[in-house]
Amino acid sequence: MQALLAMWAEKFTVYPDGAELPTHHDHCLGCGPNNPHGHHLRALRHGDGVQAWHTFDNRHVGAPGIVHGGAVATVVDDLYGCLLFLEGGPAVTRQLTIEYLAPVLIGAEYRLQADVVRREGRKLFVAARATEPAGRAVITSTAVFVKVSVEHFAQGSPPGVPAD
Ligand SMILES: CCCCCCCCCC(=O)SCCNC(=O)CCNC(=O)[C@H](O)C(C)(C)COP(=O)(O)OP(=O)(O)OC[C@H]1O[C@@H](n2cnc3c(N)ncnc32)[C@H](O)[C@@H]1OP(=O)(O)O
Repeated sequence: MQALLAMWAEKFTVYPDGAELPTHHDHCLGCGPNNPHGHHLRALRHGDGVQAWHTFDNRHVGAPGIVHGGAVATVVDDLYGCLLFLEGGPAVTRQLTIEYLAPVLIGAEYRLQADVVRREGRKLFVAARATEPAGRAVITSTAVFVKVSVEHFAQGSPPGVPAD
């Protein structure tokens, strides 16, 4: 776990516009390439924010043909987690809201965008949206993240339990 956290700290660095951002770790539900249940999200720096193109598959179905709302929230939450790489240090979700404006469809590609709206002490107020190729928004979101030290994540690895 300590090695993972040390490696993770190095990910909070400067990324040029358009650069692909790192994953949180290999088994992250949002972006980890080795999580068989995961979304395998890939995020890019886009100006001062992040963007991603994402297609949900049948592992994340809710109503037939429609993505489960919790799966949508997972991906949005993780996209905010990628935005943190531009903020220079970790934070965690304290509040997450999603407005489901239209069904998110299995097999359809969406553009996701997330940005920091404002900073206040340890708090980051962020916002995101997912849009169809034609530009219609299917979800909008806001969230409050609270900055924490890297040591915050050591709570997730009690003795004898693998971190990933
Ligand atoms: C790169 C790192 C990302 C890692 C992977 C990303 C994956 C995607 C993101 C996630 O899934 S994160 C995991 C889910 N979230 C958590 O597990 C967080 C669980 N909650 C906590 O651990 C604590 O509640 C937390 C560290 C967030 C805050 O506890 P603290 O005791 O440190 O702070 P406190 O409760 O005093 O609140 C801090 C500030 O936020 C404010 N606050 C709290 N809730 C708020 C709210 N809803 N709206 C606005 N402000 C709020 C609160 O008033 C206060 O303001 P002030 O500093 O000005 O006094």
